[in-house]
Amino acid sequence: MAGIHKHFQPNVTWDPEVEAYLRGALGNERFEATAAALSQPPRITCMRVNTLRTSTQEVVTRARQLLGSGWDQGVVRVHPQVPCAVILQGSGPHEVSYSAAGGREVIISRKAGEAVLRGAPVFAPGVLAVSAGVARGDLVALAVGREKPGSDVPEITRGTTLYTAATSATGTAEDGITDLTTTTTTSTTTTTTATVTQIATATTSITTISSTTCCTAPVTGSTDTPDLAPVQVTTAAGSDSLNLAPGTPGAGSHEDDTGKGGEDVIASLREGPSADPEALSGGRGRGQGEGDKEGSRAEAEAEAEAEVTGAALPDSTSQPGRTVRRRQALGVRRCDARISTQQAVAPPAPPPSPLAPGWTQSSQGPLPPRTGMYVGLARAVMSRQEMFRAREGLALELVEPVFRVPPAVGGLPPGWVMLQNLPSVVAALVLNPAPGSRVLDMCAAPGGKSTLLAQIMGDEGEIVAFDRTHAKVSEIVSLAGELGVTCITARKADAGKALERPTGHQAPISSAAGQHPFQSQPLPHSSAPVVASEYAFTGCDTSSKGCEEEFGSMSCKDETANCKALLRRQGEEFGDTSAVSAEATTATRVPERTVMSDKARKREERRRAAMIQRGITPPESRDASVPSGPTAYPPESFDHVLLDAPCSALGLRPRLQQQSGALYLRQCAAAQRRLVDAAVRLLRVGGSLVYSTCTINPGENEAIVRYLLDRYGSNFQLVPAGPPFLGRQGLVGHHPSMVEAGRLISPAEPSTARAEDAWMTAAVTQVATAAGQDVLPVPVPVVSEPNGEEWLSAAEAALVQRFDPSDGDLDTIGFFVAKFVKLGAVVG
Ligand SMILES: C[S@@+](CC[C@H](N)C(=O)[O-])C[C@H]1O[C@@H](n2cnc3c(N)ncnc32)[C@H](O)[C@@H]1O
Repeated sequence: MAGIHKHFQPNVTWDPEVEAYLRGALGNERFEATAAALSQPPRITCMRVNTLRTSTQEVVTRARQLLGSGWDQGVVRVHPQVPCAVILQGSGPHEVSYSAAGGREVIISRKAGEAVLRGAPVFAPGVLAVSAGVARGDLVALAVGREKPGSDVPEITRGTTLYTAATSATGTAEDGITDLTTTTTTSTTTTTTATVTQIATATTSITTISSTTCCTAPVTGSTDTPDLAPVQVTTAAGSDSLNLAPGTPGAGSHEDDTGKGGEDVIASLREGPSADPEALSGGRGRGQGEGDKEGSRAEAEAEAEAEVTGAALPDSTSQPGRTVRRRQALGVRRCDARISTQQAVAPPAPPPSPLAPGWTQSSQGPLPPRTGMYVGLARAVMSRQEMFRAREGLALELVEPVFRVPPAVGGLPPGWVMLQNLPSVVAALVLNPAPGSRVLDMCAAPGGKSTLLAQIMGDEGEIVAFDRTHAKVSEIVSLAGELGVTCITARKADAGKALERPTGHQAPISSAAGQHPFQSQPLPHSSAPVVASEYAFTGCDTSSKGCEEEFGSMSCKDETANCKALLRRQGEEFGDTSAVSAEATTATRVPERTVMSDKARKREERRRAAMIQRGITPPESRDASVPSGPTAYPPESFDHVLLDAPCSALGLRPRLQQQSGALYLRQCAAAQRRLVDAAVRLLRVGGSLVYSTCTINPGENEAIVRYLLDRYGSNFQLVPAGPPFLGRQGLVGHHPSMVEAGRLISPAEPSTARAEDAWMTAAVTQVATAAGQDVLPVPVPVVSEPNGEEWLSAAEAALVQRFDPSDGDLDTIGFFVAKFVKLGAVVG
């Protein structure tokens, strides 16, 4: 008789091509250790102390006071090499007995599950399925539902009822295992009658479902039946409509339609409903007009935010009579949009009789076992009905989590700390701008590193912080306000187009020493604070918002027209328009512009009016919090550049499902090369550039360093990416198969160090330990195959930092940091 396993042991599968690639890159042993580490959260939580507001010691003292009984004071400590980082030491995985749940179970989304593993409670939008009859105060076993392969759409529809005969389930005394899965319900699953009409026109498609009956949960004595009212759904164009009965698969989905998936949920920890912007960053384009994209992304971001953080949904697909975007309502996205639409209208499969061992009967049909996916014993704060009806709020709190995190963050005064992964703190420290510097943070939202750079600069100088969407730029502004930082200028801009050129200038991107058409001028250092007080932080519960290094992950299993279109849009989101047109390689002047187009503003007004009509208080206007100003600068405008690049996020943990495909990884690298091309020009001669990612993929790390050195090496030097030095060295040689751009480049001399490496290694070691000596005379190495995946020489590898998630002593997310100094102007 199968039941709930008290061991947390998720079986995370990878895209086969990505797995083969990573096994080739890391070796089998290291890949397996890394993959295992990625499926679990780091045991440490890092609080970066805002030294503009308080001191590290003050934070340690207050955090220890907040610990409460049962916690050793030693679980709060200052990091020995990073004085502004206070570490909270957690533990796990612990074995949990689920007997007390009495057979009751709640299944939550993958993202909500990952948040739980990092210490967060569960908010209503993250709940997918609940045992019939669950009432407030009940103990339940908490399991995580998987997503459909290659998509973010959960396999279990939100609103599903589990028929687990809660009242009769019993725990097995000997091992604490409670059988939740084999008791076959005697209730009758009602049928769903759906009439589907799909009308496709050139610009719209209409799907109508007239649902006469919905899945009900006729458990004897239970009053909790799902909502039956239909949901009116319209497309973004306003002409598609879909009547969905809640309970119809897809009708209640609150899954993130932006396809983020790259969220590091650290900032949702213990913060209650506070939003973690970084958990929400990395939204992708969805193939609509620019105006439409803005609105729909914002809504989708709100949905994803609600799922992980409990923030109020500005839109709902589960509220009767609501009109929402068709894609949102269906949870439709990307390659599987068409498939999802069809699946969404299909009636649940009839229950087999009898159920296979370990399976659970549900209103969606039989569900497979969730072995290894249980994340703790929780107490219901809402009843089953409330969990599905609520569009915000705490649904479940953890009583016995599989991973324990010291409860010290939430009670700290606002603006004292922000949760930030340790390697991210390191990346900003490595750039180390002096007070008064002019810094460009090319991809800045939600502002974790920008605000730390400001802190390092004593809030003196100017940090121009770019990101791609209004919503994200608002996050930077709000975080800066919360932390009391005034030297950040946040703007909506495509960093890949941030290089200003004279009108009509069509220079190809090339690298050569010598003069460039723009005379390098002494840098004007702005001292005017740009983030004005009206953006100041107004609440206290967002004090820990902002985990970083977020970007969505997606995968396309094939290269159908749909997928290509998706990748193209994704490229746009990356700022990589190379897939769209040749303009990508011809930088053009980006005109100064207002932050919101008339069309976008009107749409925003309509959206807000509709929200007010529905009794929802709209959030503060996005327009109000995004300052306007230049989005492009002449070459050599900045003393320092941080390129914390959008990436595949393959270093984030925990990940209970790995969805990225190989094509996506290559797309990431292409986007990063484009951003590098802009970065090298915007930096002044003598200035420094830090390149960082939160992925373990060498194609986005060492290969990008190789690209920069090969292309711009006569004007750029790789220098030690420290202090502090916490990570491992980079990868040497090249990938055995050299897979790039869809072709297999024949292998592969062995990954050995180059001839000059011996003396260089010695020199590097010497320099790396000498604090303050930043520039090293690294000879520019051999030119690599431009499309191949060549990595680093041993000497170069010693200069970068690769944070390996399987490095148990460090126990961080996967991350990469490299630093360069510009020696000469880049022409073109
Ligand atoms: C890794 S996250 C940045 C995290 C941030 N540096 C921090 O520490 O808080 C990458 C960011 O790049 C942004 N992005 C992607 N493409 C961009 C582009 N072409 N221009 C500017 N920002 C971009 C994404 O929106 C995302 O917020």
